[in-house]
Amino acid sequence: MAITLGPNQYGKAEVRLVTVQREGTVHHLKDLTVSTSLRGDLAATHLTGDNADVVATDTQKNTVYAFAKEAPVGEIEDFALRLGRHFVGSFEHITGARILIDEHGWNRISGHDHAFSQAGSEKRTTAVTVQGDQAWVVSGLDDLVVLKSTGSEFHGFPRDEYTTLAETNDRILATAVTARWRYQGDGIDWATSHAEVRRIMLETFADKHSLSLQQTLYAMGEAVLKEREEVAEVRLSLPNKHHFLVDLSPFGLKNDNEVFYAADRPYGLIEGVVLRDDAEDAGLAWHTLAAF
Ligand SMILES: O=c1[nH]c(=O)c2[nH]c(=O)[nH]c2[nH]1
Repeated sequence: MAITLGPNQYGKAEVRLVTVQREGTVHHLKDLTVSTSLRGDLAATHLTGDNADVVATDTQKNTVYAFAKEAPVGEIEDFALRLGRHFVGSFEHITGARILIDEHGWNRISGHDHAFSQAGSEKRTTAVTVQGDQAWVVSGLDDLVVLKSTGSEFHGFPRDEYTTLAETNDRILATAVTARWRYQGDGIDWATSHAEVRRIMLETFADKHSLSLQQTLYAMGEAVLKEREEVAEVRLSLPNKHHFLVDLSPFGLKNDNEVFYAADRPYGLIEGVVLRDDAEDAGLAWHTLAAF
């Protein structure tokens, strides 16, 4: 029997970075959580504890902070590319880097130059993979909570001895969108693209009459791919945030689709990928270490 070292990566997870950029008296805030992972020829430290090629995770964290000072952070995709290329370009044994950044939104308090309120639970995300001189960018958003109070049906599903769900042609449809989209091509305006993908998903959720959350998922991904040629592929994870009609009959009242119980669990979880057939190859874009 032979035992060998399999795929591995290491880095600093969840570096919390807040920057204040001053433009006269007007301040601009960035609130990021940055995770770095480095890959390469790292057998020595695993097998013998020889750390000659191990860029300390503490150094990785410091690099994040120093880079934030040396140049404006800018869009998270650009910041991640800068970091990834730095690590791969600076250390011979480091051949790959994966940089994950979540951006937490703050809204300016109206009329104030340097006061903000947190935007809520939604986050903008990116995952940049650098391998040699190649790079892949997968951006997205987490926890974009949406609800429509009509325009959603669910019926026609099989019924067996365990089926109790009533068919409905008018229900609440609510979800918290987790989306990841893979970019292709060059010269992408990250901020505009993110805003447009988000807008298209929201409009499609609102406009598309839904016969299932699965149909809505596909429609959202399809609309993004039709309008944004820089997007090669969209992955969506949509929890079905069930709103159950409350039985008001014990009180002699009829519930005309007005009074709901919002259950937090269990929830249906609808997930899927929408692709274009002429997309650039995904390369290492989605690559993760399965065991991590
Ligand atoms: O849109 C839905 N898809 C399902 O697969 C499903 N299953 C369920 O119980 N309710 C729903 N709603």
